[in-house]
Amino acid sequence: RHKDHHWSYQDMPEWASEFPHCEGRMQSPINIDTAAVSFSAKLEPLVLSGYDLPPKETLPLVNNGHTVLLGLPKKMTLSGGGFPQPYQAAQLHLHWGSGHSQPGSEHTVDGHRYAGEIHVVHYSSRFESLQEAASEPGGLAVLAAFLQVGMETNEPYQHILKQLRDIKEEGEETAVAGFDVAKLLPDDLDRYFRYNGSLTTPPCYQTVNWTVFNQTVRLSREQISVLEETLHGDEEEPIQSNFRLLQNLNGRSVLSSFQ
Ligand SMILES: NS(=O)(=O)c1c(F)c(F)c(SCCc2ccc(C(=O)O)cc2)c(F)c1NC1CCCCCCC1
Ligand SMILES: [Zn+2]
Repeated sequence: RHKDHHWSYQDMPEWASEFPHCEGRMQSPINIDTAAVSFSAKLEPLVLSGYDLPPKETLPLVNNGHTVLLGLPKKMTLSGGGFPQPYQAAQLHLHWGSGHSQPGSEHTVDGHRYAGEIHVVHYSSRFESLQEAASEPGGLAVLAAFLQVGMETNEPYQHILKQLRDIKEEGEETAVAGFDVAKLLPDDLDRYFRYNGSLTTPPCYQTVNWTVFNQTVRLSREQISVLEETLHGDEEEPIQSNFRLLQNLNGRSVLSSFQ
């Protein structure tokens, strides 16, 4: 895998010196102040198609030093949701905290940070590739759901979590048999927040149509701990608290599909 720039979550203030978009005015993540969101009837239910992948189809699972990335086939498409055109899946990855007291979601809701967050990254069908779409306005649509600690093991997440020990080191890769990727998201896809923002990592392109689900996903405490304690990035450092600091709204409005 190409060596991405030397940036880390420890040198966030320096990101803008190498990646100028990171000091733009439409950055992510943000705090969602539920008292200030506006309902929009245009925000129809999301439609996921092709997410139920047959087991014979294998997906690459990569430790890229910043998160765990699951590569997704572009036949998985996202439509509805008030999107101007359909989007095609590219990858999903996770953000998490460090140990029992430090949660690691990227977005917060009314100042509350959740244990973790899943991002399913899609690119607009107007473009040939993720790389081309990533720098174009409206090029990306990311579905975000919060991970919370619950009482039960979340079996769909085991497809990813049980393989983390095989990719402990940066650059390591393994294969995951196809499964229904929609099961990694909440059951209720109709209630979500929507705003325009950016990638939460360099190059911070301001090209992301964000959808943040209202309903959370529950994983067991052990599953969250596996996520927090297994992967290592640069110099054997554990990958922990891989979330960006909250960014200003700068006058942007956050919409909701529900009242
Ligand atoms: N929350 S997010 O969507 O902004 C995001 C992060 F916060 C991320 F932290 C990441 S991982 C860090 C960026 C990266 C590094 C290496 C490689 C590789 O070796 O292929 C790929 C990406 C990460 F991959 C993503 N998503 C990527 C952003 C970088 C590439 C542009 C388009 C895909 C979305
Ligand atoms: Zn992300």
